[in-house]
Amino acid sequence: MHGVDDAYFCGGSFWDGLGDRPTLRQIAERAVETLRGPLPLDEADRERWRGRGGRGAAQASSLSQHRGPLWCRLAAEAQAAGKLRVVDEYRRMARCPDLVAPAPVLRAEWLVPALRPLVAGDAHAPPSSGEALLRAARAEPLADGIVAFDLFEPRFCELLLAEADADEASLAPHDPPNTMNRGGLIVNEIGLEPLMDLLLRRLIAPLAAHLYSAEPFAASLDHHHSFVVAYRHRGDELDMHHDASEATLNVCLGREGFTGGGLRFCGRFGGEAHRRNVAVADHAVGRATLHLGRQRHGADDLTSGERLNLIVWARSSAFRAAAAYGYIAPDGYPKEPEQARPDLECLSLANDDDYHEQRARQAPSGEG
Ligand SMILES: O=C(O)CCC(=O)C(=O)O
Ligand SMILES: [Fe+2]
Repeated sequence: MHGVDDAYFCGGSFWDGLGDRPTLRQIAERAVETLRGPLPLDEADRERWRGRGGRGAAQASSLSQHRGPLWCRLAAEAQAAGKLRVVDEYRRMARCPDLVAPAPVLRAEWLVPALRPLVAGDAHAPPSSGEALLRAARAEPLADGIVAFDLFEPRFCELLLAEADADEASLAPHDPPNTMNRGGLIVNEIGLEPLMDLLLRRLIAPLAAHLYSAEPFAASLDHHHSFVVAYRHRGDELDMHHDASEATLNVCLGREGFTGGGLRFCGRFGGEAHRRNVAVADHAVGRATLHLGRQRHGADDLTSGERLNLIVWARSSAFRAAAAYGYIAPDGYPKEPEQARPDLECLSLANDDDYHEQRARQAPSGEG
């Protein structure tokens, strides 16, 4: 269940049998069943939580001592309190307190000169229009709805990497950034959520309102899951997928000198050309790419060095609630039948049931 439970609050068996896209009603019914019954974490779940060594692991093991209908509420409270404590501790030891301030300012010197007048500021400064932002940034259109532009100065990328490195070097347990990437960290957990809120409000939301004006969520992006992904070994790559977001901002932080690891785009989830090649964005330090969450993408092999990117999965509560209650179709539905043979680069081992069949069909010795 990619994206529904980013905090890994529920054990894996909570989602068993609920399928790919459970409705809110199904989730609520499962929650009621769970609350009525014994503690739903089975031994396998507990192992999963412990093995991941994440920030939720302590709650999971203490939970395993209790049974009864209140466990869910207590666990939620324990988890929220635990997270606040971590953020609080992190704020005290941050290398750059400005990055993790509760009421931060997007400082002009962190941004490329062209965007400073439009993006720098605090939460009270009125956001600029998406059109003005695109023009000022001289955004490069890579394909329909996919743009790339220089955003951060190298100094800002270094500051952010220094926080990520310090967190990694600390003894604090880490949750992986999402269900696909193991390397990296959730920046909201180390005090960066207010700064990411600002980035959402002053940059991502106005750009999305302009670029995706026909989408039902265009004007209502209001929260995010933000993380750093790290690719460290030659051959590290990321399988083709679409994000648990309405729109995604992906910014390369470094480290200067890596090669490979391009961001490859295919069609949109639910569309007839979903698995057709569309574009490749080459990552460069400080450069951002903005795309729809349902735009299929993946990362090519890293050929040398180390690559870390900041990813902001921007979401709309209004859109998600309307889709969950059945007032509008969830993103990418209804699915259109695929018209053309998929491109090999756009196949996903994890997400495509016909992955092996397609590869065999398109192998050089096959009928092609
Ligand atoms: O590695 C990248 O640039 C892409 C990462 C990504 O798509 C994701 O984490 O959702
Ligand atoms: Fe992604």
